[in-house]
Amino acid sequence: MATAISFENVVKRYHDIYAVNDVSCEIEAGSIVALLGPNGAGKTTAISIMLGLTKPTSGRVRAFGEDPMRRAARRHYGVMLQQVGLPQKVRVGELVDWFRSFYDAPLSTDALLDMADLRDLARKEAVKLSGGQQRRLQFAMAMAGNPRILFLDEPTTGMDISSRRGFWDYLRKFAKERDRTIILTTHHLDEAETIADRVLVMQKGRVIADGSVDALKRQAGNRYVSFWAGEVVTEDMIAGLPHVNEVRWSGRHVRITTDSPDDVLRAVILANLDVSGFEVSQGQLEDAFVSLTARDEEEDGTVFDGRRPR
Ligand SMILES: Nc1ncnc2c1ncn2[C@@H]1O[C@H](COP(=O)(O)OP(=O)(O)OP(=O)(O)O)[C@@H](O)[C@H]1O
Repeated sequence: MATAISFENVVKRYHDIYAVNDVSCEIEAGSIVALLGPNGAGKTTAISIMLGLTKPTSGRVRAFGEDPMRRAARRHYGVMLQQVGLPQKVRVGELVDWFRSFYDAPLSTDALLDMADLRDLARKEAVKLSGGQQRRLQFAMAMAGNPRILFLDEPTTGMDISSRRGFWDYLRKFAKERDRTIILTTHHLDEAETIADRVLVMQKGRVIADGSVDALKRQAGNRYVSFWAGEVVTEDMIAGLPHVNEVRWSGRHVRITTDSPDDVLRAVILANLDVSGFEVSQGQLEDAFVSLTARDEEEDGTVFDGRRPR
């Protein structure tokens, strides 16, 4: 598999702040990678370095083997950034055409309008679109040059649920059928969970976890046992079970966070508690994210899934 983006010991320092602190990783062509992390983690700086907009203090960055500060690398890029002003009085179709004119081999206007679900709005003034429709227009503009890598910064902000779903369905198909690479940031971890092949979690400029959604959930170590508790079951009875790290009650529904679901189940059965509807799960990516970033805060350690320890 070809490498789309590579970072070798990349550092970006602003005075005494390491926005990116010795990051090394490779992003395979054709993969969908979500870059996650709390505010100030270094995501925007890392993307800006990939785009060739920010020069690293030290280290080496390549996009398909070329320096992203050079135009040769950037011709592979499609970019959808968070805040983009649209010109007044220009219609949607005209704007898409204008973007197409920057490229030697652009996608057709119809294809671009279709993929952004904007065919019916082609004659509308771009500034009069709703927030979600403007995001879709930015997507069509980002796709104009038929890019090999698409950078998406919080792409679904302002989109309604059905637009979001359509957008992600389309992107997944696009990446897989055409072997395109997608690098995205989002604060909607459920979206990252649905779409990403790989998740990079950044904190304080470093990559603290790197792997598939499942691998990250496993690394986070949290497992959940949940069930419905009968009226006679008390909070103390549940809290007193072995291997219980945390208990959440929602009415009579109980969710236990544990590192050993088997031991919890065994103890519940042995204690003959009045419970029903057992479920054991690994939780959501969000749970793993919270636990990995909190753990890093405590230990200052780095967690990998074993594929690329650096
Ligand atoms: N131009 C700059 N000058 C000085 N410090 C900067 C600059 N850009 C970023 N930083 C600092 O670098 C760190 C990383 O910032 P960055 O914007 O990359 O984080 P982020 O993960 O994208 O955060 P958010 O989720 O809030 O957008 C922060 O401490 C930020 O204050």
